[in-house]
Amino acid sequence: MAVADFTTTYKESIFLPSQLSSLSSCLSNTRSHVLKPYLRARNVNKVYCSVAPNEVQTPVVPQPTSIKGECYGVFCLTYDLKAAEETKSWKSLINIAVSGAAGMISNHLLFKLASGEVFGQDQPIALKLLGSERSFQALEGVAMELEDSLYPLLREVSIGIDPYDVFRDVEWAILIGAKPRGPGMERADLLDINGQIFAEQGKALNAVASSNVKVIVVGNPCNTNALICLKNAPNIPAKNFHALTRLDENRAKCQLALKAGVFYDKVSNMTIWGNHSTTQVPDFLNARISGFPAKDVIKDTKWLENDFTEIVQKRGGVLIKKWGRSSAASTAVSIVDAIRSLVTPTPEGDWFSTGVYTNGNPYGIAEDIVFSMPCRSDGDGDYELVKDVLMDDFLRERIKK
Ligand SMILES: NC(=O)C1=CN([C@@H]2O[C@H](COP(=O)(O)OP(=O)(O)OC[C@H]3O[C@@H](n4cnc5c(N)ncnc54)[C@H](OP(=O)(O)O)[C@@H]3O)[C@@H](O)[C@H]2O)C=CC1
Ligand SMILES: O=C([O-])CC(=O)C(=O)O
Repeated sequence: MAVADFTTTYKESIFLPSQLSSLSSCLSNTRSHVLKPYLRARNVNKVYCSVAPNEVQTPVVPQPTSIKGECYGVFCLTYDLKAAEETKSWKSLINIAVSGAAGMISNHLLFKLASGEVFGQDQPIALKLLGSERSFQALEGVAMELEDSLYPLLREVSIGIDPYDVFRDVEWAILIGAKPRGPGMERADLLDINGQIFAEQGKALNAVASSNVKVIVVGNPCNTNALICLKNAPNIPAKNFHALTRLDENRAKCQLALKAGVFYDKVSNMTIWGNHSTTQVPDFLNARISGFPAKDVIKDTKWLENDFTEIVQKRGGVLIKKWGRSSAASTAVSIVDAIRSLVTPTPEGDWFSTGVYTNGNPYGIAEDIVFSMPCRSDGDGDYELVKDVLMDDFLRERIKK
């Protein structure tokens, strides 16, 4: 293990040319504005870079060649993913950006991502956390908790405030950072404050993210924000942008299960049509309970048409009134569900809801908007719209409205 004193200059450090890339990365990171205060705060003035002792032979003045982006604490160590026996069967590392990383939803989500429950137990990940100047300290706190959790699959964590840095090469971008609504507000009231965030982040994704990046927009109003984001990212397929309506799907499943007196795993084929707002249409015509049409199991049509719809539409607002802030843990769970639905094959005959760009849809929904519809996936990150859904006048009218 070679030791680099971060208070010295490159010239005072002794390393081999073969080590230059890892060392220059380590050393440059020890100079970063992120790591230095962090190390100082802990009275650390030595940084350990993972290079084997037998590689250290002749004094060499290293040149800063390849430089790793900003990293955090233990995640600045270099490593060889194939070196340890358990990691040999792992897939290659993927980069995941999360904005609003110091917020409530992220505080649940990041630990789920790191644990492997989202992308799988053979998928190492790098987390790239986007915050702002006001949240930078909090981001450091989040990164410290991630360090202390010792997740084997979490190989890198970096934190930053510039989306052009944070989004570089990301394969997934989960855009949460946005002001939440308070009691008495509608989600649409947030558009003036939040819309601009998604225009900027769309531009940044367009410029630096992987060309096939998948984007999950969570910040409200998420349908409009997703549209703003994709319009600012013309080089990324519009199909890759999602507005999160999975929380609504989960809420709808829970309500149907409750009414039918079954556990919620019996409810399938649940579509949320439209926006993540009080105009959304939870579809009880196509929903199934234990494989049977929901309408055959729940005979109370009045409840289905009125109460059920309203409960799902207003669930977020009711929760804010009770808790004083918007749902966070269940939202994080629904983000996990939404991503898992894209990276694992959809069970035969079932589907999931996600807000996607309308471009040649079979349901007669206006084109060029982001609208939640029923989708299936082969598990490759992509999806297709489900074609064989039932429509009756009631559902058609509700969707139109
Ligand atoms: N689609 C869905 O199903 C759901 C969406 N949401 C939405 O997700 C978003 C995030 O919610 P949540 O994590 O609970 O919120 P938090 O307030 O806990 O965190 C939001 C983060 O967004 C950033 N932010 C950016 N601009 C602003 C601003 N003008 N005011 C305040 N914060 C800002 C802040 O980080 P920084 O300082 O780093 O910028 C903050 O840490 C909200 O818009 C909320 O409405 C919530 C639940 C469900
Ligand atoms: O209601 C809100 O503002 C937060 C949210 O989107 C939800 O809980 O569905």
